[in-house]
Amino acid sequence: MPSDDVDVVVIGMGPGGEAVATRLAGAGVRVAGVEGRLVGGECPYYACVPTKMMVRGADALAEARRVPRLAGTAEAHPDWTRIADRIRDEATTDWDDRDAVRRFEDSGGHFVRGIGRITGPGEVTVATPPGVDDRVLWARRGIVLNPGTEPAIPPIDGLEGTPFWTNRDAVRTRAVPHSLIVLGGGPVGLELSQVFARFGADTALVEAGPRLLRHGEPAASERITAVFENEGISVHTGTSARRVRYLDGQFSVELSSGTTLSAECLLVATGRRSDLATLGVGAVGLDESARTVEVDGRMRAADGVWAVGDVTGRGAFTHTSVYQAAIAAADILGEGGDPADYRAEPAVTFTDPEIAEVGLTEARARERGLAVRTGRAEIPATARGWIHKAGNDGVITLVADAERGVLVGATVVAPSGGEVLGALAVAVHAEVPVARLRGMILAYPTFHRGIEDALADLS
Ligand SMILES: Cc1cc2nc3c(=O)[nH]c(=O)nc-3n(C[C@H](O)[C@H](O)[C@H](O)COP(=O)(O)OP(=O)(O)OC[C@H]3O[C@@H](n4cnc5c(N)ncnc54)[C@H](O)[C@@H]3O)c2cc1C
Ligand SMILES: NC(=O)c1ccc[n+]([C@@H]2O[C@H](COP(=O)([O-])OP(=O)(O)OC[C@H]3O[C@@H](n4cnc5c(N)ncnc54)[C@H](O)[C@@H]3O)[C@@H](O)[C@H]2O)c1
Repeated sequence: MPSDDVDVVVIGMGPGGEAVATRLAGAGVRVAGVEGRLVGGECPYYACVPTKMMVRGADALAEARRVPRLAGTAEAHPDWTRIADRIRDEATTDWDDRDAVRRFEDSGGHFVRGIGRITGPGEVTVATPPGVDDRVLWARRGIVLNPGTEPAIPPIDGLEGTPFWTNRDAVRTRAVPHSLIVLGGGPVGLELSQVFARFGADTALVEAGPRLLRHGEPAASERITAVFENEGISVHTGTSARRVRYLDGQFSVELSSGTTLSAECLLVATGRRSDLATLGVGAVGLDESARTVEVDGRMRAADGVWAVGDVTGRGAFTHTSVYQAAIAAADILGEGGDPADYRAEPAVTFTDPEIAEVGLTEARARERGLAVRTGRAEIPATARGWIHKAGNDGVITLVADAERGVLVGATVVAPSGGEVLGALAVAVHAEVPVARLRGMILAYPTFHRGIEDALADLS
């Protein structure tokens, strides 16, 4: 079996792995990047980028449908071909990663296609595609893990063997189904339900927990549920699929509530899972049956092993993965720097309105025993929300620690809520005193000026 000596082996070239490997290669470190599928990972090929292209198209349709309330008449005829072509040609180059591989190699990296497995301290064995010899990589300085996650498929009676979709199928579809059942009311389920519904699919969304986006602020769940129902999406919360049947091109899903739903397509968006056994982490003393790889503030998981991205269980976002990548690379290069700090980790679910969150929710702040104060502003009651009129749903919720006089969290449900969040993320990150925030001049009439109303409401 051919073998190579390198300084660092990166297993998995998702956004985090690619960033670590490229940074190290640029610094003159001999680094091998191992990828089993596509360099760049889930985000550019099956997740963030293509789904946001879908959202962009769906939002354009929704805006056209708002014209009669605001500006006259408009006709919009949905055509999924525009979305499918854009994803194939602009986002993914037909799911081809040659450009990404070339970029990495141009930075000085050594690319190996295949499935990497740790087979001993500093040793990675790569199972390569048929016709190419498997190889062993020896890492003198360390191994970086960035394997990401796979869709987690719940053990529902009858589901296995049916042609259900995950996010990967939804992104590759060339046609919008007439009807769609979505299992899972997390970010994937929400974004894709609204997209397909706006393109004409008769859509039902099923969430096992008591509310959509169950870990976020209840006010956000309420607002998005109301928006979805107004748009014709049927929302079923507090119930899960008990049995699935697929017959004559039609799914039927029996819910624990007793309701049975039928549709042409079934999208399973019930979370993600990591496969640590395939990665062989037991060889370096880590628990292969764990859900995540535990890391310290410098992304160290074991002696000579770092992990970055979704596998660390610290939020599953591209921005977190590349943030962790910078810390791991600095540690490997001996550059020091600050350890990871997630107090102001932001997240945006790209529904319309967007749901943008940073820091703690009210419930989490209370669990931590903080002296919690909350402030709220209804978007339709702000100057900009009132002017905006059609599509102005939303609410800003602020969570403050009254003892320290700073914001510890915020949730913005609003048109462009992710952009409004920017100011609040700075406030939480830099611990800007509430009194100081209240003294700011915020441009009139912007959506972010709603922050002033929510600050005034902090009680
Ligand atoms: C539908 C959807 C939409 C999303 N939208 C957003 C969004 O808008 N914004 C956002 O911030 N996040 C979003 N996310 C989350 C985002 O995709 C991930 O957080 C992001 O991809 C970072 O993941 P990662 O760096 O851990 O690696 P991943 O992107 O998961 O990539 C890991 C790579 O490792 C490879 N790999 C795994 N095991 C091995 C092995 N043993 N050997 C070799 N290679 C291996 C895999 O093939 C994969 O390419 C979305 C997720 C989904 C599912
Ligand atoms: N815009 C973004 O940043 C973005 C977009 C999509 C995904 N992501 C990230 O990707 C990850 C995966 O997202 P996701 O939405 O797949 O997972 P998730 O874990 O966030 O949500 C899955 C939901 O499915 C529900 N569920 C589980 N089993 C069920 C069942 N049998 N029937 C009905 N509901 C069931 C859970 O209660 C949960 O609410 C998340 O961490 C998310 O933050 C981010």
